[in-house]
Amino acid sequence: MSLIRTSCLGGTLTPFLYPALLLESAVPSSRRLLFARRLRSSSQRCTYSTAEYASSQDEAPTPDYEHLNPTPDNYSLTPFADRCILTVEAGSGGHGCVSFVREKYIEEGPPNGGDGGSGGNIYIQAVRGETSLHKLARRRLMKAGRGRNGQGKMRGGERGADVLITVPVGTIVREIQRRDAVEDAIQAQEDARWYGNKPAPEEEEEGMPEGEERGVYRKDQWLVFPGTIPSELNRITFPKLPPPRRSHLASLQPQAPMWLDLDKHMETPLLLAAGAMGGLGNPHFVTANMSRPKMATRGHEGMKISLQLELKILADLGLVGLPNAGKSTLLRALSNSRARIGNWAFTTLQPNVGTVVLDNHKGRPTVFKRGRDGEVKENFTIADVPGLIEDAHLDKGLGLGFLRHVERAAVLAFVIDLSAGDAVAALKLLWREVSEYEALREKELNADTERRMVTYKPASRRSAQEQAQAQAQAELDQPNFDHSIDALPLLTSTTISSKPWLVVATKADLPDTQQNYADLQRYLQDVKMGVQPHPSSRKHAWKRNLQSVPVSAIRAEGVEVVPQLVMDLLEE
Ligand SMILES: Nc1nc2c(ncn2[C@@H]2O[C@H](COP(=O)(O)OP(=O)(O)OP(=O)(O)O)[C@@H](O)[C@H]2O)c(=O)[nH]1
Ligand SMILES: [Mg+2]
Repeated sequence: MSLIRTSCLGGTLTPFLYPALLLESAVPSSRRLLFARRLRSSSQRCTYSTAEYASSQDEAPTPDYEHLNPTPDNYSLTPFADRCILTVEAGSGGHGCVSFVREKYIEEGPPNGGDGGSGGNIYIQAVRGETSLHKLARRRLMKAGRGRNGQGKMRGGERGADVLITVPVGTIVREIQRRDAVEDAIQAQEDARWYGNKPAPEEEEEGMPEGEERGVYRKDQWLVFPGTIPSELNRITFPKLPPPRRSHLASLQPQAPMWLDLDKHMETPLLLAAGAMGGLGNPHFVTANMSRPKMATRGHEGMKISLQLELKILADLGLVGLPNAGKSTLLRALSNSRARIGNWAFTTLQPNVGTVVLDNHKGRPTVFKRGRDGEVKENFTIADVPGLIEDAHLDKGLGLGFLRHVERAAVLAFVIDLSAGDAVAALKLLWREVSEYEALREKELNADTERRMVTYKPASRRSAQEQAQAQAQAELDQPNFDHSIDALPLLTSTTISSKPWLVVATKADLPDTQQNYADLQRYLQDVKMGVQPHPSSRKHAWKRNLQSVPVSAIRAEGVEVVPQLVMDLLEE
């Protein structure tokens, strides 16, 4: 058995591409060999038997890398969305019950209607392993269960079912608008305190019908005994409505308007909206004058909140490269992704996020690093995004949409095709587009901040016409329910040029690429030492620990060092 293992390792210890060049790179060689051994041994299975071993002793087994050079139709498309608008609706409360004790020899029993159950709550939880918001984008509305109605014999209604929304770590949740029936009811009762049973001035303007009951006198909030005949109905005098009630859980809700930055894995869910309380059964309305009340209240309506969800961090590593550079092949070589590969530009049209598992399931991770939360990192994610072309910052090709994804990776890997001409020129072109986009974003952010700044003007100095205009504008700005997200300020993130980056030079297996790589390495060394300006020409651009690796993704050679490099940069 040990013989077989030795032979397998013999196969895995194929020297790296351009070994002489790589020796200069900053990864210590002892470490490099260690990753090579661990990664290869986990991905490459030694499936042949002892008998086969004898025959294959001279000839090392050729590993099966068919999945790295698949036919164009051999792929699986993973749906992806990095932002969405979602409306969440907490459960409404069940209605109270009107019922009376019915027993032998008790002709007119006392009331025994139960209270309605409270509605289900809405929770949110950021969890590791999720990479996209597409499931929520498709749902659009998440509704918790309604509480069941109360029943006779003092039986309370059952609570509504809760809803848990799971989102990827790095999601920002922002409130667009909310409708809270309890808040409205409190307001209406407040109005009724001031205006009695008469309509409030705004209601009068809205043209509410004369004689309609309001506030504590609203009749539509009551339920009456089913056996009540219509003539009796008119004679019933309803007591004042009890004050609107909120669930005690409501105090745990984040303050409105909500702005949550879920940038850590959450062990327990967070309450977004508590379910509404159920109505009260008829025993609550017993008074000295009315021993058998024939009414109960309806449950409150659940709170409805329209939210915008956006991924602030798309992945730990973002692959930036020209079309056809080999980004998807690199992703396949590093992870279990089945991204589409084709020998033409724009094979990838939307980001593919793959996960690189660092644990080889033998009790020892291939790369040992602790995350910000102090836990050993078991994996990291890579986003393979569509190719970038010249003038992408002017929205050419898949332009701005693509650059938005680049902004959301913690570390960037510039994927350069060594067989496609001058690698340094390709790197400079990519950086030019990225830094143009950065400048564009800065301008956009400044404009947004300016738009939100309000100039103070004392109210008395404003003319009536100005006031009317301001009010009309405010009405226009007020977004309709679950429609506009213009009211939200733009999200900010770390500028692209200050993110740590590395260069992955691919297709190093092709002939005549060695010189190209040597030139690229020299250029990067110059940038690092400050001899050459940073390719982004930005002042505080990151260049502290600049590195490059030559790889042949199609043969999975040289890619072993990438996880360690990325993990080191993630710590920066
Ligand atoms: N010889 C060689 N060919 C490679 C290597 N990596 C990728 N290729 C080939 O290059 C072509 C493009 O690869 P992709 O991975 O689809 O490139 P991409 O950068 O994802 O392309 P877009 O999605 O269009 O931006 C395919 O035919 C791959 O087989 C490599 O390391 N060596
Ligand atoms: Mg691709």
